[in-house]
Amino acid sequence: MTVSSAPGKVYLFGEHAVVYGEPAVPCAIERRATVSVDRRDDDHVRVVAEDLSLNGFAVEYSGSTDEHPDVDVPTSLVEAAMGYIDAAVEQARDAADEPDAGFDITVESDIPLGAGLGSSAAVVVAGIDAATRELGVELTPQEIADRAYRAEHEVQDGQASRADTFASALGGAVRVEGDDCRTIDAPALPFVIGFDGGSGDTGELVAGVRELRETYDFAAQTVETIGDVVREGESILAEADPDGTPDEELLEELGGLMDFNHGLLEALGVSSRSLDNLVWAARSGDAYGAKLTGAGGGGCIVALDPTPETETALQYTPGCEDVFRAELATTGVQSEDDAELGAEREERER
Ligand SMILES: Nc1ncnc2c1ncn2[C@@H]1O[C@H](COP(=O)(O)OP(=O)(O)OP(=O)(O)O)[C@@H](O)[C@H]1O
Ligand SMILES: C[C@@](O)(CCO)CC(=O)[O-]
Ligand SMILES: [Mg+2]
Repeated sequence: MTVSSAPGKVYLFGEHAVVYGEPAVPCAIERRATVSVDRRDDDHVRVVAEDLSLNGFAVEYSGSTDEHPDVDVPTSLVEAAMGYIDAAVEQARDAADEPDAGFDITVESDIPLGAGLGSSAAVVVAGIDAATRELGVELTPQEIADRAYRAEHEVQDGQASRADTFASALGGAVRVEGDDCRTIDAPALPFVIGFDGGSGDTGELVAGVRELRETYDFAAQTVETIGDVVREGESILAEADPDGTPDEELLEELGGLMDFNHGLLEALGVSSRSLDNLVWAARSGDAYGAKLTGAGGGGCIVALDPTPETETALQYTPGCEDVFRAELATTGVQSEDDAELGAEREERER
């Protein structure tokens, strides 16, 4: 068995605008998806997504990728759930030049689904790494990022940037502008995440922004303005000491830009009443700044606050389902084979 994990992410700045070539700065966070892969003798793919619940369904499905899986839930739900795994399997088969390889796959994840923390990218990145290694092929994190991007691009109907998948594969803070992806130095920022328990459909939200942008010049300009906010944020980060604790001035500057970024996303129609509520709760809890993260529509906000005040404010906000601090994940995709061996050994010894 081959096991890999990959982190989710928050956007410090730039989601949505990054789809149209503006720069963005996502940061990988210590919430991971873990994918275990066993090669099969036939060409079937069986997927167990243990903690996948969509609208209250726990889904376990099996079948070859081109047949309908045999489960007692609406096909559309299963197809939505299968899409990213299928795409990862196809990328692994292609990378190993083994078009008929079959797998048993288990997905476990502590990243809430569709909530702006990049669960899809983490599953695809970890899935491609585990499945290719199971077929005896070692890809570099950059190659995995590239294949994971192609997988997300396909599932999201051609509407995806390289940001989520690159951050998940490489880890740390990254900067993405079109095809130009690089890791950047950043201090350990005090991220606080608030989760409203909801989710948004990335494909639909991206399509909504695309339509606004094509209809109104001012919407196109709003997208460009997000790019300006990101460029300003980057220049501030570039001057910060990556090894030091972020000082008040830095947090104030970055927080102010996060607030501005959230306002522009709101204007583009991708926030929601509950996300706005959490953003305002964080700000009144003394956060330096707060914004939605990821595609929006529902899900998570990210705030900057080294003190416990924002966490407390969010905890007492109606509609806030979960609050947690998120450390920057300095490691991107990684092998968990040793952890798996350790668990098997423990099991045998019991
Ligand atoms: N644990 C999991 N098991 C199986 N599939 C998962 C799992 N986590 C995520 N996925 C897949 O990813 C989809 C959610 O991806 P989507 O892009 O909509 O949201 P996200 O990546 O969490 O948020 P964002 O893209 O805004 O950061 C799920 O519908 C499912 O197909
Ligand atoms: C909304 C978006 O910018 C981020 C989703 O996490 C889409 C993408 O970059 O593919
Ligand atoms: Mg996603």
